[in-house]
Amino acid sequence: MTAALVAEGVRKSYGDVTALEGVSLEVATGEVFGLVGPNGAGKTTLVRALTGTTRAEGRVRVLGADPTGVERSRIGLLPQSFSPAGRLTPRELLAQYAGRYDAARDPEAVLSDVGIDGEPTEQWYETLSGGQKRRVCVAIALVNDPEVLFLDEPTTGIDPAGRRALWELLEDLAAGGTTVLLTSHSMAEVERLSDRVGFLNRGRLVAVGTPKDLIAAHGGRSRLVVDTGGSAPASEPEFGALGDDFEVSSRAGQVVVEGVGPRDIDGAVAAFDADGIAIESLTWAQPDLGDVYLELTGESLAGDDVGPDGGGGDAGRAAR
Ligand SMILES: Nc1ncnc2c1ncn2[C@@H]1O[C@H](COP(=O)(O)OP(=O)(O)OP(=O)(O)O)[C@@H](O)[C@H]1O
Repeated sequence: MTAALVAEGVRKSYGDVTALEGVSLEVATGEVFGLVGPNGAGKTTLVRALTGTTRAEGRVRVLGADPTGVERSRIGLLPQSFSPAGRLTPRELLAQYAGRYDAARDPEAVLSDVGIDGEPTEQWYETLSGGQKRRVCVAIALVNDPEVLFLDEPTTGIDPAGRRALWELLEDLAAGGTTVLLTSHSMAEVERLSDRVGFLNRGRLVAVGTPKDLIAAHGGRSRLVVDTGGSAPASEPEFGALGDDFEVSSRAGQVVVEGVGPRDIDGAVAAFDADGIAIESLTWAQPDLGDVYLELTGESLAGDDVGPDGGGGDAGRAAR
């Protein structure tokens, strides 16, 4: 399939700061590509290079052309910081942006798609809540029914229900063939939505793959995290009976046994009993994209930034 987006050796410096150190990637038509990485990794700069909103060295192609030469109506962009006119209502804003295109979607329908209807459609933008504002911004990026959609942290500030509603909307768009480049700090979001994920770190693309392949390559093994209520031994328990396939570590009132599959849980619990270690609570977690993030960037995540299960892996990470 033709690539909708191509970056070849893209470099960008701001004075002494190198934001991108030669990034190459291709996003296929109809693909949802998630771009992740720590603050300052270069995600926004790459989005800006791909949309032609900043000049960068290297080669960039959007729908087969230089981004500055692509018809505007074919591209949707939600920048990370975007503030439309504060004293217009969502309805007026959407009408205003729709008017910039020869053909645009019905503003009312787009607002409804992002969950803005009723009273908020008639309020000044500046009086909306942070999450409502962000939804309106997503609607503005969608009003021209773009073939390629760039979303720079689209769900920041949106509550969990709104976030899920937007995920469903993006899934519908993807099913309809829209190409999406998404940046996010939420691994749950990226793992759920993306066909492939690219990890940027210090201006370099350090890994690209499907969530499944990345987790298999960098996520580590499934693990049992046992809260011992402070009764964990100073030295790591051996659990000889468990066999050599398991890796045990203990820290801060937790013992983590890596390599525990669902069928090993009973044996592991018995090994704790045999060693006289009290179990206050236990969590079994499969590796997720949050573990990949930690492995590739060296930085841990918190709260809703972890994988789709909401963070069993986070406990595991804390104990590593
Ligand atoms: N306009 C600018 N002027 C100077 N430096 C900039 C500018 N824009 C970005 N940078 C620097 O380039 C680097 C990459 O920034 P960028 O915004 O692309 O990172 P990011 O991965 O999007 O970060 P975040 O997750 O915080 O949004 C950072 O060191 C940043 O300080």
